[in-house]
Amino acid sequence: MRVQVIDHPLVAHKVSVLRDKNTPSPVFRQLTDELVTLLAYEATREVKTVQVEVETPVAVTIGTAFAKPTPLVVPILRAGLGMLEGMTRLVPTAEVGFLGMARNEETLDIITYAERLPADLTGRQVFVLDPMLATGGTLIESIKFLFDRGAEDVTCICLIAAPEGLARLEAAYGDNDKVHLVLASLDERLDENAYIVPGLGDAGDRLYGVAH
Ligand SMILES: O=P(O)(O)OC[C@H]1O[C@H](OP(=O)(O)OP(=O)(O)O)[C@H](O)[C@@H]1O
Ligand SMILES: O=c1cc[nH]c(=O)[nH]1
Ligand SMILES: [Mg+2]
Repeated sequence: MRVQVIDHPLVAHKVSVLRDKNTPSPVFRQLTDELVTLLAYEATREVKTVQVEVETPVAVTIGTAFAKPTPLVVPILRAGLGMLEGMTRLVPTAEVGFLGMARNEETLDIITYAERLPADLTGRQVFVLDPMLATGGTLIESIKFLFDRGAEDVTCICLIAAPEGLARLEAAYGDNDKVHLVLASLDERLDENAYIVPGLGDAGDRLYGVAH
């Protein structure tokens, strides 16, 4: 598994504003969108391409296009939905599949309540979007789901991760070179409720309002 924490002032600035508890939802959504585009630049470095002929007004040259099958982007509902548009703006030919997962805040078990994905992912490069990697339960479940369907490789774009979740992910996929994780920040720890410290609170609630 390859882990990249993007060390860039633009990313650091946007994450800082995102963390601020006084940042309202519309700004939070905008920053989430902008951060994805910055992280996606690195996350898509290994996307498969083919050479194509391009005719410029001056000459014929060789250009680059995404290979087929086209990449699949999978936002993990709810919070991952806030990252979708920023990603598809950069990879407009990507297809989109959905996984709805929620963490039971008492047991921390993961409930998969929605799934809308191609039945066969053989040969597909998959990009998973979820802003928070806390205990790692959600991401481990998602990656397993995608490999079970035949995904060729899985790149996860997360905004903030906890060391505890990263360690669980390493234990599950550490020697799998088909898993790639791109982060904006690796934070200090989890608190007693398994929230990331300092984190930004509940990403889904901050994007869309308190769920229950
Ligand atoms: O690493 P974990 O401990 O599994 O926690 C991370 C998950 O928690 C959040 O989702 P949540 O369950 O709050 O659902 P939501 O997006 O609907 O708010 C977050 O978006 C991740 O999916
Ligand atoms: O800090 C956390 C942990 C899990 N889910 C969130 O949205 N935030
Ligand atoms: Mg939530």
